[in-house]
Amino acid sequence: MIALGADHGGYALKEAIKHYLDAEKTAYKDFGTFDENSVDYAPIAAQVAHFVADGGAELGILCCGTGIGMSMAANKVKGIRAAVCANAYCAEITRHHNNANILCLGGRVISEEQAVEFAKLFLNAPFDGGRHQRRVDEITKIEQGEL
Ligand SMILES: O=C(CO)[C@H](O)[C@H](O)[C@H](O)COP(=O)(O)O
Repeated sequence: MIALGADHGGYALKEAIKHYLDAEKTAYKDFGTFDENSVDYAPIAAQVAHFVADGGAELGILCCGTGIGMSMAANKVKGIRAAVCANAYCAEITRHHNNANILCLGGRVISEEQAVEFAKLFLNAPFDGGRHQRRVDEITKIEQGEL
């Protein structure tokens, strides 16, 4: 299960990614928004982030104008490692190295084609573990007030 969310700035990217997931027969839950009318990103980021953190979805994708607001909001939820990616390398490596569980994309930064490409890379890349597990554990320690 993949959790999806967008504000008006990311709506078109979310719809493009949905078409890709439909073609792949990959299950997703769409937390909106459902049109291009202006809407605030933080409440949508919160819904997707809590759903992922609670185990409702393995991974999430959030889209806004830049991806930045969505990532800031999602990263406030414990257990979330949301990564803003504007190129293919980052979209893939953030799974391998950071075990990112939410990909954030910007509809005013990348094209719909790039969004699908980055989503595909993100959703199919595994976490490498090893030295990267230690570093992710250190991020978790910050979250828990231990670092
Ligand atoms: O949070 C953002 C910027 O980091 C998002 O890109 C929003 O989509 C953007 O701020 C929305 O801007 P608008 O002028 O209200 O369309």
